[in-house]
Parts: sequence; C-alpha cells; structure tokens
Amino acid sequence: MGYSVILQVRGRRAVVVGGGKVAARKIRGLLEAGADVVMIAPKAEPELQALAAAGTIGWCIKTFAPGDLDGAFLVIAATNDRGVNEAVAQAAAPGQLVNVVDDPERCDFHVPAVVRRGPLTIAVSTEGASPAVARRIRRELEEQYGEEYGPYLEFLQRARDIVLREVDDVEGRKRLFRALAADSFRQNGRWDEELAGLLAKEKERGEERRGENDEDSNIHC
Ligand SMILES: C[C@@]1(CC(=O)O)c2cc3[nH]c(cc4nc(cc5[nH]c(cc(n2)[C@H]1CCC(=O)O)[C@@](C)(CC(=O)O)[C@@H]5CCC(=O)O)C(CC(=O)O)=C4CCC(=O)O)c(CCC(=O)O)c3CC(=O)O
Ligand SMILES: NC(=O)C1=CN([C@@H]2O[C@H](COP(=O)(O)OP(=O)(O)OC[C@H]3O[C@@H](n4cnc5c(N)ncnc54)[C@H](O)[C@@H]3O)[C@@H](O)[C@H]2O)C=CC1
Repeated sequence: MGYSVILQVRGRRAVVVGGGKVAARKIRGLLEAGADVVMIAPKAEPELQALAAAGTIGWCIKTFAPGDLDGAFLVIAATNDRGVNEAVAQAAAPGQLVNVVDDPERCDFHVPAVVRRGPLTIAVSTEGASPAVARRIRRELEEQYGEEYGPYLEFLQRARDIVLREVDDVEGRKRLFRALAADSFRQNGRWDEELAGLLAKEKERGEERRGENDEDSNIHC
C-alpha cells in the first residue's frame, strides 16, 4: 500500500513525455497545482498546443531523449508507446519522482482521482486496481461535497486563524473547531455571526475558569 501525501509542486519542473489525452489530463492537474510544466512530444492535442502557444507550458516538439529529464522534480511518461515509457522510467535519476501511465508497477506514485473545493482536496486511489472505480467514486463525492464547500473551507481557514489568536485554552479551541466542522454549522450559513457567538461563549467560559483558579489559589495560600 502506498503512503498518501499532498505533494507541493509549485514552481517545480514537471516533465511530461507525450501529448495525448492522458498527458493532457495529467498536465491539467499539474498546472492547477502550480507546477512548471514542460511537455516533450512530436504531436499534441489541440488543448495542449494552445497552452504551449500561450506560454502556459513549455513544449519541446520532438521525440523523447534521456537529457529531457534534466532538472525535473517529477516525470510523467504518458506516450502510447510502452517501450518509450519504459525508456523514460530508465532515464530518470535517483530522486526524480516517476509516473508511468501504462505500468503501475513502475510508478513511484499514482495519480488519484481528485475533488477540489477551495483548500479541500478529496483524493481517491485504487492503486491501479480500477481507475474506472476511482473515477466513479470521485463523481459520487463531487455530488456529496458540492461547490459550496469551497467558500465554507475558506471561511474555516480564516476562522482558524482567529480562534488560534483569541482562544488560549486548548480544550476550548478543540470545542470550537469541532463546532465549526459540524454539518449543522455549515448548513446554517450565517458563519461569521455564529462564530462571533461561539467565541463570546468561549471567552465567558475562560473568564469563569480563571475565576475558579483564583479561588483555588486563595485556598492554597
Ligand atoms: C496506475 C495509474 C497510473 C497513473 O496514471 O497515475 C493508472 C493506470 C492506468 N489507467 C488506465 C485506464 C484508465 N484510466 C482512467 C482514468 C484515470 N486514471 C487515473 C489514474 C491512474 N491510472 C493510476 C491509478 C489510479 C487508481 O487506480 O486509483 C485517474 C484516477 C487520475 C488521472 O489520470 O488523472 C483517472 C481518473 C480521473 C477522474 O476521472 O477523476 C480510465 C477511466 C476513463 O478514462 O474513463 C481508464 C479506462 C478504464 C480502466 O481501465 O479502468 C490504464 C489501462 C490502459 C489500457 O487500457 O491499456 C492504466 C495502466 C494499467 O492499468 O496498466
Ligand atoms: N494512466 C492513465 O490514466 C491511462 C493510461 N492509458 C495509457 O496511456 C497511453 C497514452 O494514451 P493517450 O494519451 O490516449 O494516447 P494518444 O495516442 O492520444 O497520445 C500519445 C502521445 O504520445 C506521443 N508520443 C509517441 N511517441 C513519442 C515519443 N517517442 N516521444 C514523445 N512523445 C511520443 C504522441 O505524439 C502523442 O502525443 C495509452 O497507450 C494507454 O496505455 C490510457 C488511459 C488512461
């Protein structure tokens, strides 16, 4: 079983060998994550040609050669030729992360099916057992966790900063974070108002607690 991580690729070079439909899917995901994408392919899908023309990705219009992987943090072998994909995997240096689209065994990592909602990422992987099932489950999750989760998670990010700044008590914070995570809270919709109420309640509790502690310390004196 693989170890699940969210890889930071922003500003890092990703070399994708091949310019077909599968390469296009992987390149879309890499661009979303801010990678610096270079495509190596003699021919490419119109969508990828447009990205290259706009300067969004680099395109070396040629067949693969081992030197193409220089400086790559991540490599995706996505041609329709098994031999070429194998040559790409062999050319990778130690430490370069390699994905081979037609050979799960050869991969350092598999690309999961992903639902993105603002800072929320839901990734589904079957580790190559059934990409079609990963796709189906991703679609189900898209229904279950709709677009409304984007603004909600953005609110939670802001709320987290406020709670960490304003609530000293660890238990109090935990109580607040759990309350904010409840689906009833999300559905309520008046998030800022509700947060203000919860913060006020926590502050009251904090003051009561401090009062009790003062009494305790009087007893000990
Ligand atoms: C190992 C892995 C390596 C990798 O590419 O990372 C891999 C390998 C292979 N895929 C193949 C086929 C298909 N792949 C898809 C779709 C996706 N494939 C993706 C990932 C992965 N595919 C990795 C494992 C992930 C996992 O298992 O969880 C997804 C999740 C992510 C993405 O690519 O972005 C994306 C869905 C995205 C989404 O919809 O959200 C469909 C569905 C369709 O197109 O309708 C089909 C046709 C149906 C079928 O075969 O199931 C074949 C056989 C080719 C052949 O027939 O020869 C191989 C090679 C082999 O199995 O040997
Ligand atoms: N992992 C996955 O998600 C999936 C993998 N596959 C596998 O992926 C392979 C690619 O599928 P598609 O993108 O649909 O194929 P495609 O035929 O649309 O594209 C192949 C691309 O590879 C390029 N290419 C061929 N030889 C090359 C070379 N020597 N150097 C550089 N580029 C070269 C071609 O110019 C073309 O751009 C399939 O053969 C299949 O085995 C298929 C479906 C899903």
